[in-house]
This record gives sequence, C-alpha cells and structure tokens, in this order.
Amino acid sequence: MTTRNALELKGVKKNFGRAEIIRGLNLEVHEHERHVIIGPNGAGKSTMFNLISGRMKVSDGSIKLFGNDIHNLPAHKVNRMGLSRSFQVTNLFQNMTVMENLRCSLLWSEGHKYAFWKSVMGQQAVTDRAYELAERLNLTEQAEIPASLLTYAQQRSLEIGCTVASGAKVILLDEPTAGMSRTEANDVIQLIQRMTGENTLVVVEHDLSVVFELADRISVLVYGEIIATGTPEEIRNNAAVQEAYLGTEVH
Ligand SMILES: Nc1ncnc2c1ncn2[C@@H]1O[C@H](COP(=O)(O)OP(=O)(O)OP(=O)(O)O)[C@@H](O)[C@H]1O
Repeated sequence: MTTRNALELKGVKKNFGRAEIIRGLNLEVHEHERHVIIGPNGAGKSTMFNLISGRMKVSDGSIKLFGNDIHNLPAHKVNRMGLSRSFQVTNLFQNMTVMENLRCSLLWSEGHKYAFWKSVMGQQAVTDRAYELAERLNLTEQAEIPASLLTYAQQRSLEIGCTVASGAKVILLDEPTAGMSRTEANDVIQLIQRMTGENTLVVVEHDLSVVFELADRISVLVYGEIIATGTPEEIRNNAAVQEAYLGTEVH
C-alpha cells in the first residue's frame, strides 16, 4: 500500500531581507500521522508554520496539501482547503459557552460561516454532534459555561476540539502543552491522541517527553533545514541529530 502525503514541502526558502532563515527545506508528512518537528531556538519552526498556513509567502520552493499547491495562497484559502493551525486559546469566543464554540466550528465546517439560521445540518444534529465532541473533550460538565471560565488546559482542549470540529484534515499545533503542569500536559496529550485519529497532525514541541510520547515520526529542523526524519527510535539513535541538537539529552 502506498502512503499518501498530506503535506509536502520541496526546496522551501524564506528570506527576511538578506537573512536566509529557511534554507531549502524538504518535508513529507504522511496522511494520518502525528509528525513532530523539533529543533533549537531560532531554527525556523514558527516561520515554517507561518509558511505552511499561508501567513507568510515563501521566497522559493513549493508546498502541497494533498497534492495541491498552497504556497502563497492566503491563510483563509489554505484553511478552506483543510489545513488549520491551532495555537492559541484566543481563537475561542471567550463569552460563548463550550457548546456554542463547538456549534460554531461545526457550522463553519458546513461552509456556513457563522450564519446559524442557514444550517443544512439541522439545529438538532449540530447540537448532538457538539455534545458528542464535548464528551470526547471531557467537557460535558462545563458544556454550558463560557469559555473564559475554563482552566487554561481546558481552553486549549476546547481550541483543539473546535479545530477538529471545523473540518480540518491537517492540523498544525504549536507547543500544545506549553505552560501546563505535568498532569495537565498528560491530559492534553491523551486528548490529542483521542481527537486526532482521523486527522494528520504536525506539532512543534520543545518538551522531549511530549515529543517521544506523541510522535509517529519526528523531523529535526536546524538552521532552516531538516537534518533528519524518522521514527522516535531512529531519531534517538541518529548521530547527526545527537550532535546537532539533542546532545546527551536523549540518553
Ligand atoms: N518577520 C521576521 N523578520 C525578520 N526575522 C525574523 C522574522 N520572523 C522570524 N525571524 C527570525 O528567523 C529566525 C527563526 O525564527 P523562528 O521564530 O521561526 O524560530 P523557532 O524555531 O520557531 O524558534 P523558537 O523555538 O525560539 O520559537 C530567528 O532568527 C528570528 O529572529
């Protein structure tokens, strides 16, 4: 069986003025995999996400989503083609309840933006689906309270739930456990595993314990280039990776 690429970057470059920050980056993310990007500070991880999600234009090279060129398309078009970036709880409607946030995202996936009155799914079907999602998010008890009253970890969970509900096939996650206690981080990792089975996930993460728990494959970005891609085991044992980045940390 051949593996389909959800995302494919070829020779991607990005300059800021004369500084070349992304220097001919090649990356293949398989459909349905959880692919984690690691790399030292300033390696270009955020810039890479900005290029993939359409927030920045590439200087050279190509980015394909399920075989279709997306480089240099505006962010909202990339989003409509099935790629979503989930990185901030500020993506939530803070004054709306958990259920309302989920309903909003479900309606968005139907192409109705926020025009509730036009729902083709039917109000009851949307509500049922939203409850189902709230359950998977462990937020049934909080279903009717405003997002602003949730804990930080619950807000991040809801944000991930809304991204899934909005119909994204490929989800970019920026440091999903940043700022959380170990227990909260474990909950969010489990949630990501539960919520994203059908999706393809690309995660930027610094915490190596999270990386090795979550990743099907890992790519290592150093100075704007991917120096290695492989299973967690392969990355642990890769001499170039150990030298360039991981050092003794993995042992
Ligand atoms: N808009 C910009 N203009 C100029 N330089 C930029 C811009 N955005 C990022 N850079 C530079 O590009 C380099 C890579 O930054 P980036 O934020 O992508 O790295 P990162 O791997 O995400 O780092 P961190 O792990 O610290 O978040 C840095 O040297 C940064 O200063």
